[in-house]
Parts: sequence; C-alpha cells; structure tokens
Amino acid sequence: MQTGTRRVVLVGTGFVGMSFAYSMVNQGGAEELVLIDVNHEKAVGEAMDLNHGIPFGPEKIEIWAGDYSDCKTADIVVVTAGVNQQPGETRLALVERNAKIMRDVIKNVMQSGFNGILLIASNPVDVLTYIAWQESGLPKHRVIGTGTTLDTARLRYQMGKYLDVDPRNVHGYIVGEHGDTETPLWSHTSVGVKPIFDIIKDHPEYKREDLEEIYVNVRDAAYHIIERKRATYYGIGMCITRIVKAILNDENSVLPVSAYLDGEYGLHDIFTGVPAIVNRNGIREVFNLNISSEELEQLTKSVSILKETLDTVR
Ligand SMILES: NC(=O)C1=CN([C@@H]2O[C@H](COP(=O)(O)OP(=O)(O)OC[C@H]3O[C@@H](n4cnc5c(N)ncnc54)[C@H](O)[C@@H]3O)[C@@H](O)[C@H]2O)C=CC1
Ligand SMILES: CC(=O)C(=O)O
Repeated sequence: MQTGTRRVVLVGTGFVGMSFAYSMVNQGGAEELVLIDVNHEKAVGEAMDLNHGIPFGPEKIEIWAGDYSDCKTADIVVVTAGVNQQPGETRLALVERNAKIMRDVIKNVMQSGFNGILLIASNPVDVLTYIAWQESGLPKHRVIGTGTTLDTARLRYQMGKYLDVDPRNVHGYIVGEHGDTETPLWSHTSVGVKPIFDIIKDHPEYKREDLEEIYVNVRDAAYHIIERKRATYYGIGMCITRIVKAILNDENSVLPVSAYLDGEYGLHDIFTGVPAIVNRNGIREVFNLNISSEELEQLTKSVSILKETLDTVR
C-alpha cells in the first residue's frame, strides 16, 4: 500500500466511473476518492454532488476533483475512461479509440510517480489491461482488469432465478474475453457445494439445454441493456467496488478478474478473465483449474481472438 490513507483515484467520471464512485461512497472502505476526467468541470460537478451524500454514508470520506499529481500516493487508480458501445456494436470494435485513450491516461498516471495498483474497466477490458500493463511498466500482478467479474455476477443472478436459490450461493465462473467469446465453466459450477450436473440429475425439471440458454443470455446481456438504455453501469460499478475493497482490505478474495496468464491453461502473454486471488498486493495467484476439454478449447479460442485484437493496436 502507498500511504496511511486509503486513496482511490478514478479516471473517467462517466456512467461507469460514477456508478462505481456512488457505490464506493455507500459501501465505505476508502478514505479519499479523487475524480479525474478530461472534462474537468464534469469531475468538479460530480464531486460536489457526491459530497452532498456523505452525511448519510457509513464513514468519513474526502472526495474531490483532482489532477494526475493526486495519483502519486494513491493505492489504486481505477480507469473507466473511454468510449462505450453503440447499440449492436461489439466491445472489440472500441479497441482503436480506447487504446489511444488508455495510453494517454496511463502515461499521465505514471508521470505522477504512482506505484500502486491499476484497475482497468474500459472496453475491450482484456486488451486494454494489457496495454495499461505495457504502458505502465508495473509488475503484472499489480495491473488488473475487471475481466469477467460482471459476466460471472450475471451468471450467478440468472442461475439463482432459474434454481430459485440465493445467487450468493451459486458458485461458478465465466472465463476468457469479457465479450462475445466468453466461456462458462459448468464443470466447476455448484450451488453450495452441490455440482450443477448433480442437481440436474436429481431434479428432472432442470435441463442441460437450459444452461446453454442462460449462458447466451449472460453473454448477450450488455447488448440487451444498451439497446434499451444506451449503456450499462450499475452492475459494473458494484463489480469495481468489490475488487477495490478486496484490494484495500487485503481480503485474499477469489474473483474472476482479468489477470496475466503465464502458462496457466497452456496460455501465455495475455490478460483475460480467470478466477484469481486478490489482495493488497494485487493478484496473488491465478487459479489453474482442471477444466473440461470443451471448456479449454473455448477458452483457447477466446484468447486467440484477444491476441488478434491486441496485435492491431500494439
Ligand atoms: N468492464 C466492464 O465490464 C464494463 C466496461 N464498460 C466500459 O467502460 C467505459 C466507460 O463507459 P461509460 O462510463 O458508459 O462511458 P461515458 O462516456 O459515460 O464515460 C466515459 C468518460 O471518460 C472520459 N474520458 C474520455 N477520454 C478521457 C481521457 N483521455 N482522460 C480522462 N477521461 C476521459 C469522458 O469525458 C467521460 O466522462 C467504456 O469503454 C465501456 O465500454 C462498460 C460497462 C461494463
Ligand atoms: C458494456 C459491458 O461491457 C457490459 O455491460 O458487459
């Protein structure tokens, strides 16, 4: 950790950034929250608005619209700057525009003398996390993408509805690209500790085909939301809060973040969504799970798409 104060800097005060900020202020955990945006007046207005909620929050927090010099002593810099998708547009289609923004942001962050943890949410998140890592020169375990945290939350929510159980008791992960080629790990999905395939065996009302339908809904959820309200932000705002708290509180929590793969699953030199242990040093360990051959094939395909996309902006 950088200092005695738990300082989080947010770069990008749009829908996603401010949903994170609002959730963070409500849940508590940071002592200082600095807002930075290319549109500084927007950041100023957002800081003013958020500050007026502090009397109702769980604890004292200082919030202000700052500049990159505030990153010097930050524990975490969260990056949500960048364009979002138009209806029907893929995340990968944003890569050229957002890689440029990411390089610019990270250059400014690092010039401050920042030496904490970078948490990237801008899309396509896996590719942009790689770019942030390259541009920052930070060790790979201190550069993290939100990865498939949101997709996994969507899966847990939908499985909870389907099985009529508390989604917090649904355990399982979506891995790979945060996007169209993501993969559910059904071989490691359970309710409590009961594997999903045993549940299907014991309950004829639940069917294997329904799992495929749930996966497709999870994979395409962003398209369905963006078609209706132009952007998604509450879910990811809470995901970012979850990861930030795991870091600040040194939780050693297992979260499906975008982490650097160095041989896990036979894959190398890419960031992608995989369950990993997260603590105040960043990523402590990437889980190298024994997944089915079908899942491994899909994950490998997903990573090859990410590499192709990365090659276009390297
Ligand atoms: N990782 C995930 O699961 C999710 C990621 N996203 C992504 O998050 C990103 C942000 O989305 P929204 O907040 O909806 O967009 P938005 O347009 O509401 O906000 C983007 C903000 O970034 C700022 N910005 C742009 N260039 C900048 C720069 N060079 N320096 C500092 N600030 C800059 C803009 O002024 C704006 O305030 C998008 O790339 C979107 O696709 C969105 C939802 C989920
Ligand atoms: C936009 C986006 O990445 C999502 O909601 O999953």
